[in-house]
Amino acid sequence: MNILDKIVADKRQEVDLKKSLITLTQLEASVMMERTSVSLAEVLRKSNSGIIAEHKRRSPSKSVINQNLSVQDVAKGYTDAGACGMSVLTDGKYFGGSLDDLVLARASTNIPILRKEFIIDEYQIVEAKAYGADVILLIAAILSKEEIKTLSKLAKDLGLDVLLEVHNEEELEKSLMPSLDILGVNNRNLKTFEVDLDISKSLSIKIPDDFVKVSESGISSVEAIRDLKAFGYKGFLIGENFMKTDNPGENAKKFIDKIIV
Ligand SMILES: O=C(O)c1ccccc1NCC(=O)[C@H](O)[C@H](O)COP(=O)(O)O
Repeated sequence: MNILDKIVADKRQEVDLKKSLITLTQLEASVMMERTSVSLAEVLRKSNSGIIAEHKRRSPSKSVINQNLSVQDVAKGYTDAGACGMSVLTDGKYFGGSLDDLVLARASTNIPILRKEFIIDEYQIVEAKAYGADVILLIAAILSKEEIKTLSKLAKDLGLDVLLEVHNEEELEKSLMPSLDILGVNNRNLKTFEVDLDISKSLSIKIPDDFVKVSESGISSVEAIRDLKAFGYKGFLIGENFMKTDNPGENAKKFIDKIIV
């Protein structure tokens, strides 16, 4: 079993347990269900920097990145830096995140928030909305075409943007459908952890222009952003490069200032 299979197997158990503790009706009673979501796709279309800055304490590939920060400070720092959006990992076992992180980030910023999660069930999408997210992530490697259709349709019905993540041509071909807003190419192979920015470059031509293109993972230089922009990318998801520092917000600001000069 590779790491992605393990994460998904654990996630199925976790979702079953959650469903038995908090019902859909209870989730739907959240005040956040009435909140009008902010479209990350729209913000990215108008942005020069395109930075989506991630809150990431640890990861399967890097182990501990930074466990000493408050998510509120990180959210405020990213907002002041001019990030287009914030990605919040909510998986506990592998990334040290939680739904509390999502709530606290929501309370600290008005920029669009992506719930970074391994979504396999409609319940998690209602949960994302109920806890204040604007965007959900769907990972093509762990979903069938039918599942992508059903999950993305529900997200759209709840007013959420959908970021569909692919890593190769096969995943891209099965996934293209109108209920997606953002096409993310993950430069990291989630089964082997190998990172290669050329994946974004080679897949870019196959992504129709109707979708906002985002390059994810392994981005650590402004030069890489300039390179990826030439391939039509409007968004860049960065986690570790900011989170490994004592002040992710300040580092994101320096990075963004260099892009927009
Ligand atoms: O980051 C990992 O090790 C990882 C392992 C298995 C599944 C997902 C994983 N990461 C999720 C992400 O996509 C990244 O957190 C995100 O793109 C930011 O990447 P980076 O800038 O390299 O931290």
